[in-house]
Amino acid sequence: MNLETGLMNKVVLRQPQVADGTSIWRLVRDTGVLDVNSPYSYLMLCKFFSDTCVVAEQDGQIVGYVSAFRPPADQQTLFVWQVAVAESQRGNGLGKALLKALIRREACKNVCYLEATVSPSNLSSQALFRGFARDFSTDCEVSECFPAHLFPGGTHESEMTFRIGPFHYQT
Ligand SMILES: CC(=O)NCC[C@H](N)C(=O)O
Repeated sequence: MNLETGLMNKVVLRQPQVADGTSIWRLVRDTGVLDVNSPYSYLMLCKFFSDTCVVAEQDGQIVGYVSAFRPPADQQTLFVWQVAVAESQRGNGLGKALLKALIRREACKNVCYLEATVSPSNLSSQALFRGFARDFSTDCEVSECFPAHLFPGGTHESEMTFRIGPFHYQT
């Protein structure tokens, strides 16, 4: 899928490959707000979870990334782990485009809910998910998922679950 951006440089949305692992790790690190997981974890996601992950590529650079999976105990839900958008792409709808590309995948067929956790200070991510729910004319319920005290060192905010759905499929 090609997306025209304000700069008219095509942004291509595609499944990640293991060769994208380090670029994704750098993109997540450079956001300055996401938890930077091990480089290994991004290689693992690209290898085993590529059906429910998506990257945005522009001029050979990874400028956007969403990792997700369908929890084994709740296959009707797509759990979105991380959404990362490069500084250069902020404000042009790339995050929402990545989510919409993902939810349209065959691997997400019959998904009824999308869930993600967002920290209280991450207002842009909160706006992204609330806007996504609005675009699908469905609900967005917020509840506590991981209280701050569950994280070591006392430096991590709580994580709130944004549960979007149900998605109304055309029968
Ligand atoms: C949707 C999203 O990016 N959530 C982030 C969860 C967590 N703080 C992380 O960075 O993995």
